[in-house]
Amino acid sequence: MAAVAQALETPSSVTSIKSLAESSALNSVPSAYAFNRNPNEEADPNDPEFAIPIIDMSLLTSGTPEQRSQIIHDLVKICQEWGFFIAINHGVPESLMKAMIDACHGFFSLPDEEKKEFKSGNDVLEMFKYGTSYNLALDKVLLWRDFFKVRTHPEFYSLYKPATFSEVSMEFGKRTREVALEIIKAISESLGLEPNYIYEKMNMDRGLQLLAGNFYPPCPQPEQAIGIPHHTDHGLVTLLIQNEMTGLQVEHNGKWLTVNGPANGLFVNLADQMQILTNGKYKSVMHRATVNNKATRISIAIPHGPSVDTTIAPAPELCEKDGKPPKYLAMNYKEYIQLQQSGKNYMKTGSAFDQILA
Ligand SMILES: O=C(O)CCC(=O)C(=O)O
Ligand SMILES: [Fe+2]
Repeated sequence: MAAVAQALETPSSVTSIKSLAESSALNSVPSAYAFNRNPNEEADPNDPEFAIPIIDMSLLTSGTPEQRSQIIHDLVKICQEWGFFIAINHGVPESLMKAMIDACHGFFSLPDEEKKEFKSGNDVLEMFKYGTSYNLALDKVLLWRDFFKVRTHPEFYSLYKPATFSEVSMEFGKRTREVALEIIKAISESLGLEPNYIYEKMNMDRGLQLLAGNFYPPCPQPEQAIGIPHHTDHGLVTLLIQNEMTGLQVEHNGKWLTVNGPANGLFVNLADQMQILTNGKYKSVMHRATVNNKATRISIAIPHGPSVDTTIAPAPELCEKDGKPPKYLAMNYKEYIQLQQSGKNYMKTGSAFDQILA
């Protein structure tokens, strides 16, 4: 009860939404968390217009040349119209995905006192960080989630609790990076560029990879709160897995669609640097995380980006081919991330694109 009362008075004193939600006195959403999420704008998942595209990764890696070309051909439309798909037969073992979710669960289950050891500043490029909401100092509405972020590439860092975390996240980071690089190669080809074009231009040998765990406890009034409001991700592509609970919504044709897909699929969304590099041809999809009143949802997002010192601009080859001038100004990736996370953009427009229009 004390925690709830305190949250109502001084939101910046909340230690975790997990503790707050577990408080038996909590049967409504404290006003600091009240968020209007427009339920009317949701898509009907049974409408064929909202059938989420699926990419069979095994046809890219071990299919016939015709099968591979067909997938690359399909990717053009998917990247233009959705900026989102579900990858199946991707080669990341189901047991590893489960072990990763369990390790995250183990971390979030630690007492708040212990998790606090992992707290740090608000720079996304820290080795790791842990917190609640997004940025307690800036947030006008608090988010119904706790999170951690760890940098897993080019140097590998790890949380040191629970004990299994390091080994599991190292293997998980490595295997998901292989999938992301395969996708990036296919996307290069889908643009009519050399297979290694994006890898080389984006200095992916030193590319940034993060492992971001989100914990969304049950919420007594899920329609009145939000896990993460609408935003786009800052990198090139993000992969995402979740436990048995849904909650991710992507924007498609002006509506919010709850992502529900084949078990063991990897959710894949294109992110801002891909939109910039393709001069707006491919879409960095707007998405958000909703909460529910039944059970805790855990999601793990694995964003992959250029190396942080890379300057990204629309690819001259594409601008020339499409006969269009560059829509975006060139910008260093690290500066872009800082601009996006400055709070000026994140909670208002959900992305930093409008800041770099040419
Ligand atoms: O929990 C989710 O499904 C979304 C997470 C997300 O968008 C993020 O961490 O950037
Ligand atoms: Fe995201």
